[in-house]
Amino acid sequence: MAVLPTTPPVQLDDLLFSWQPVQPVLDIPTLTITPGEKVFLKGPSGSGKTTLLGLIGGVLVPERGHVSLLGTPINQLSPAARDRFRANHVGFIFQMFNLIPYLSVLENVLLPLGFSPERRQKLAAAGQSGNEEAVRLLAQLGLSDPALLARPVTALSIGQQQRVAAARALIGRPEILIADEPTSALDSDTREAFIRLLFKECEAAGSTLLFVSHDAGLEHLFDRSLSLAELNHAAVTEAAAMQEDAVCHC
Ligand SMILES: Nc1ncnc2c1ncn2[C@@H]1O[C@H](COP(=O)(O)OP(=O)(O)OP(=O)(O)O)[C@@H](O)[C@H]1O
Repeated sequence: MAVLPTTPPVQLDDLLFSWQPVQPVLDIPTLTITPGEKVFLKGPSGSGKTTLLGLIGGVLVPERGHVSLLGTPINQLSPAARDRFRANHVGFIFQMFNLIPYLSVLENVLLPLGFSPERRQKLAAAGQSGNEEAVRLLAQLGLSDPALLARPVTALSIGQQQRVAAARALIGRPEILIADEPTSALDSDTREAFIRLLFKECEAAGSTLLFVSHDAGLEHLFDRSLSLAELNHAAVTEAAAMQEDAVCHC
């Protein structure tokens, strides 16, 4: 089991973000995620879950407020420094996996190491090569057939591709793992088994997990469940405005 640091992996303060002028999608006074936590984030379609993950991952920049990852205020970094920070410290599992179709399974899993000196150093410090760790992770996630490794990733089933995407996010033990509905294409038994494997690897690496899903049946597996509607004052304001309208028109 990894030794956990004390600095929050994710700290949001006074966060405001709009896609359109003066129509905030997110207005979040504060959110702290503690080291090693496994957090389930829920909210209706269109409520801003993916937008929030983009802000936490440093892909988007808020118009106001602070996004601090591992004590680093990432929205104050230059775009290039933000990209480097993300590559070193954040693993993403996307809903559509975003695997590179012309690369093999092994090449896809190894990809983040090419962008991240820190992930390479962590493996080197543990005496592991990238290849060894990729093979270990894939086996842990249920892809142990060596014949699969050289296969183009597009020759795999959806469930197998999802495991490749998880191994790619986990390689080099990033401190933060962000998963955006990675199980939506799977049946419920496979979903739960996949999440348990993901937890096991996160615990071994000391990674903090932020997992977005519509599937309320998965919520009980996590340390904490966050409702975006409760966190987000923009949504509350919208609901309140609708209520006010209803009162006015009676
Ligand atoms: N690139 C974009 N440009 C403009 N508006 C956007 C963009 N991406 C999202 N939005 C808008 O922001 C709001 C939140 O979208 P977002 O994708 O974050 O929601 P979500 O909760 O992740 O939805 P879902 O569960 O359906 O994936 C929606 O109203 C959406 O139309």
